[in-house]
Amino acid sequence: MGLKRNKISVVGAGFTGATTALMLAQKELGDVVLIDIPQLENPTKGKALDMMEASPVQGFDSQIIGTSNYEDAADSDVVIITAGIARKPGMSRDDLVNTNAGIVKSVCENIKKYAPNSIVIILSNPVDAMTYVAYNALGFPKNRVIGQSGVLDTARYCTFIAQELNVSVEDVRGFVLGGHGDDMVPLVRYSSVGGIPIDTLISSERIEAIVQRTRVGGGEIVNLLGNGSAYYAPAASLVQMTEAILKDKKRIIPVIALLEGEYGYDGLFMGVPTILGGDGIEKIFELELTADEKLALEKSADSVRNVISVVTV
Ligand SMILES: NC(=O)C1=CN([C@@H]2O[C@H](COP(=O)(O)OP(=O)(O)OC[C@H]3O[C@@H](n4cnc5c(N)ncnc54)[C@H](O)[C@@H]3O)[C@@H](O)[C@H]2O)C=CC1
Ligand SMILES: O=C([O-])CC(=O)C(=O)O
Repeated sequence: MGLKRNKISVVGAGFTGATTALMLAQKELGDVVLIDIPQLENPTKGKALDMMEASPVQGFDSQIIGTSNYEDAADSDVVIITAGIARKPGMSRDDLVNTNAGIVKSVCENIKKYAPNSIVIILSNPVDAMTYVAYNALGFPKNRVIGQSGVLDTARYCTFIAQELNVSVEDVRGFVLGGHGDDMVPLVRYSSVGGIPIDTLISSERIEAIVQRTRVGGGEIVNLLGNGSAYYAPAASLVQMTEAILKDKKRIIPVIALLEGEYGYDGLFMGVPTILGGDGIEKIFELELTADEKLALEKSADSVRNVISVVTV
């Protein structure tokens, strides 16, 4: 027996799911199973075949299949959930809650059956609440149920900082704490370029503008697209998380995790800095926060609690 390739299933073959599948294959992180509903089986197969036909040009050997049959996802190492509806201009992520809760729950029942040892990454919105729904439906240990928000929110924040200073994005470090909503908490105190704290380089007014733009970064794209939400940066974020897990990189990445006492919250799912590796969330870092940062986090936690409280599934 030779070595086995990793298997990654992506549920939801829409904008984020399809983009994620292609990016995963381009990085040869494993073979990819792209899953959507039976009514969309042919378009899903078509997307997968189209991607495969890019492989000779781009030189990747990952296999990509499209399906609506969860048996094809059997024994996946990582399952990524992008299934659900996306918001349109004028909507908040929270408006999607009960439609997507039903979808995420049914998807998780299949994952539990066919890929019981997988690590599951949730993207569907409102993602803090959907991670809670997935955790309950899966019954997996908390380290294997991970929501995506912090990589994307941090990526937006770092993009704006790099643009402000006209420096390489590679040298920008920072992260965003809290729920994936308009009151998320970009942590200015922990943000730097090439090790230099940003508040020594950028005025407080400009920093505030960057923080505010980050908070509504998803909405900015929704308004520009007109008929859906962001997918390139979200897909890239999912791929970074998947890579950290499959290569056991132990990267320090903000993700949505179940908090059990950390930051003073118990039973809440919210974005926090973690070590992401082969066991999923291997550690949560608990940082000292100033009174203002604590207040901002409390506001964000309240928003997450409110949306979780209306989940009916
Ligand atoms: N957490 C985050 O940072 C982000 C979250 N999102 C969320 O991700 C979700 C997907 O976004 P897009 O891909 O742009 O939407 P999309 O509409 O392009 O794709 C969603 C796909 O899910 C499929 N689907 C629906 N029910 C399903 C089921 N039961 N099983 C399998 N597939 C099912 C649909 O047929 C569709 O193909 C949305 O809820 C969006 O709000 C998107 C970007 C970032
Ligand atoms: O804004 C949305 O609805 C999609 C999303 O979560 C994001 O792009 O941050």
